[in-house]
Amino acid sequence: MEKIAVIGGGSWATALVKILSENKSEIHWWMRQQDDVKHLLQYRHNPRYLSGVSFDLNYVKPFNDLAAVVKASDWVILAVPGAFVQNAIASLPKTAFEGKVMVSAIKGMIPDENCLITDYLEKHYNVPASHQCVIAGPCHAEEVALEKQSYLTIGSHDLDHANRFCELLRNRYVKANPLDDLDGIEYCAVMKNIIAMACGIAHGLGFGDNFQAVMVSNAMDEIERFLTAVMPQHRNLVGSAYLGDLLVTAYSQFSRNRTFGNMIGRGYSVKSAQFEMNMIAEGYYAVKSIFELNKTYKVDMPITTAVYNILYERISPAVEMEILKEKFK
Ligand SMILES: NC(=O)c1ccc[n+]([C@@H]2O[C@H](COP(=O)([O-])OP(=O)(O)OC[C@H]3O[C@@H](n4cnc5c(N)ncnc54)[C@H](O)[C@@H]3O)[C@@H](O)[C@H]2O)c1
Ligand SMILES: O=P(O)(O)OC[C@H](O)CO
Repeated sequence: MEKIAVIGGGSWATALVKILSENKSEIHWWMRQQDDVKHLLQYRHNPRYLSGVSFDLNYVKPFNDLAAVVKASDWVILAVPGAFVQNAIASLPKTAFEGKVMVSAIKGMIPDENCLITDYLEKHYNVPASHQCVIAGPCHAEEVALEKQSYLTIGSHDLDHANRFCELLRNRYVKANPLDDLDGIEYCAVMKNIIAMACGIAHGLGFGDNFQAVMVSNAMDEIERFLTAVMPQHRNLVGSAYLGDLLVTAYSQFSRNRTFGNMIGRGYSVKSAQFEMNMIAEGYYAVKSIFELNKTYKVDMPITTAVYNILYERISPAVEMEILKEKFK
C-alpha cells in the first residue's frame, strides 16, 4: 500500500484524497484546523469543502501534526494555495522531504519570491527536480466529487515517478497521463488563472461570448510568448494540460478565478470579492508574481498587464477592457 501525505484541507485536497483512498492508498491527511480533523474522524467527511464526499477511515488518517504526516509517507502532495505554502510547511526542518517524492497540486506561485512551487522546494528544502511531480489538467474538485469523467496530467522530469503516480490516480472516472514538461505545465497552470479572471471581469462588465473567445485565443499567444521566453522547449500547447486547463477555468461555473473576476467587473472591491468567496482565487496572487517576473523577460503580456492594473493599481476595469478591445485581433 502506498503511503501518501496530503497537505491541505480545501476542495482540491479533498478531491485528491477521495481518488487516492478509493484506490486503496494510505492517506495521511494534514488539515490546519484541529476541529476539522475531529469532525472527519467522527463523521467521515470534510465539514468545509465537498462535504458530500465520505471517506473510508481504514485508508484516510486525518491529523494536524504535520511532521508526523510527512514522516509516515513516501509521497507528499502539497494542496494548499500557493500564497500559504511557505507558512504551512515552515515548522518542518529543511531535511523533512529527504527521500520523498513531492507532488505539487498547486496552480499558483510563492508570492514573496515570485517562484514556482517546485523551484521553492528545490531551493529551500533541497528536493531535486527528479523527485518532483506536478498535477495538471482541467479538473475541478466539484466534478471529481460527482465522479464526472476527468483527465489529469502528471508532469515530472522523471517519467517513472510520473507513471507511478498516474497509476495511483487512474480509476473509472479519472484518466491520467505523464508528461516531461514539468515547468511549462506549472507556469501554464498559474497563467490560466489570470486569464480566467480577465474573462470574468469582461463578463461582469457585460461583454459577451464573442469577446471572451477572442480573449482566450489571444491568451494562448500570450502564454506561448511567456513560456518561450522563460522555459523554451517544444510543447503542444493545445494539449489538455495547457489549453484544456485554460478553457475549463475560463468557462466553468465552478471556476474560482472567473467568479472572482466577474465580481470585480461588476464593481466589487478586491477585499469584498475575497470576503464573499469561501475559496481562494489563485490568480489574484499569480498576476502580481507573473507581472513582476516579467520585468526581467519583458514579454508583451497585455492581458496580464490589464488584470494587474485593475487589481493592484486600481485602474477601472472598463478602462483596461477598452485597451484590450483595441489590441485584440
Ligand atoms: N479546486 C479545484 O478544483 C482545483 C483543481 C486543481 C488545482 N487546484 C489548486 O489547488 C490549490 C488549493 O486550492 P483549493 O481549490 O483546494 O482551495 P479552496 O479555495 O477550496 O480552499 C482554500 C484553502 O486555503 C486554505 N486557507 C485559507 N486561508 C488560509 C490561511 N490563511 N493559511 C493557510 N491556509 C489557508 C484553506 O484551509 C483551504 O485549504 C490551489 O493552488 C488551486 O489552484 C484546485
Ligand atoms: O477554475 P478555478 O479557478 O477554480 O481553478 C481550479 C483548477 O485549476 C481547474 O483545473
